[in-house]
Amino acid sequence: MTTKVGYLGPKGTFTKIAVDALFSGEEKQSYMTIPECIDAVKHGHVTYGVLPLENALEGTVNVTLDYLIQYKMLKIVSEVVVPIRQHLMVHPDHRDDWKDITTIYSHPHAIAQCHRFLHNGMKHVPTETFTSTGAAAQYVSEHPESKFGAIANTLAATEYGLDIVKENIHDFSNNHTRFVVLHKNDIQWSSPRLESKGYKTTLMISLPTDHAGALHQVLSAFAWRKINLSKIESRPMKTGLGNYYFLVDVEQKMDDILIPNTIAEIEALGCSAEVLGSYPYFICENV
Ligand SMILES: O=C(O)C(=O)Cc1ccccc1
Repeated sequence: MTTKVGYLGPKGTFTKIAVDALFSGEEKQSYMTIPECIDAVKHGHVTYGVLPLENALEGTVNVTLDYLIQYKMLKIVSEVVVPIRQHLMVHPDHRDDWKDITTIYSHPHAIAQCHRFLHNGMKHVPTETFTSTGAAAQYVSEHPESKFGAIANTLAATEYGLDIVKENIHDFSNNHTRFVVLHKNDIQWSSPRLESKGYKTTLMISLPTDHAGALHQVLSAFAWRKINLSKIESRPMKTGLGNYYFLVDVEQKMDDILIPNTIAEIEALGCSAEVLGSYPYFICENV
């Protein structure tokens, strides 16, 4: 099978920017939703799946994380952080009367990232969500008769022939999104285009409900080994109120001693720990 890379599409999404930053010659396949892309990796229709996992302003992309947890057979094999710049764009026919737009379309995270701009500058204009910023831009391009606007990136403006009428409308300049590359197996992957900035290992940990201080003990298993954590987050197990997983990002590569011993200590406490991936991470500076 030729190597195919699946991603949250259509063309012109931030996810496509992440794909272009990491991969080179492989065939690309866009999917309209995150679950569709994850299914495609699971069923072997594509070799890799690239999806947004965490945004600096909005936090975790829950759909990606929840599917990753459910389909534990998929591994994170890489991560790339991409700067996110949001722009307001319209069909060229509405370039001069863009202030009269009646609806603004985008991905929910993009709308949230531009909250102040929308609240202050476009107070009475309703927003509607799409599965991606690219899909919103495509929709606006297909409806020249309507005064619609999309919040999306410059790639989307080019791909769909839209005019950017207000640049950089995101509320905070430090707007980055972390994208992960998923694969069926725990392979060693490195980008032909970017140099890795280091390694991470992501663990999924569950605690018994009746064990007071379990989280404290789990964290101390990392602490006394001087293992640095870059993220800890809880997500519902979906088995009942109050049952949570903890997702922990460790700032180092899976090794033969430190991390396996930490896992053994966590298991000895009556908790469980699974490795969701041990992978290089990349930073995309220019988009
Ligand atoms: O909608 C997109 O373009 C995506 O790739 C998801 C997303 C949305 C908003 C910020 C970063 C990623």
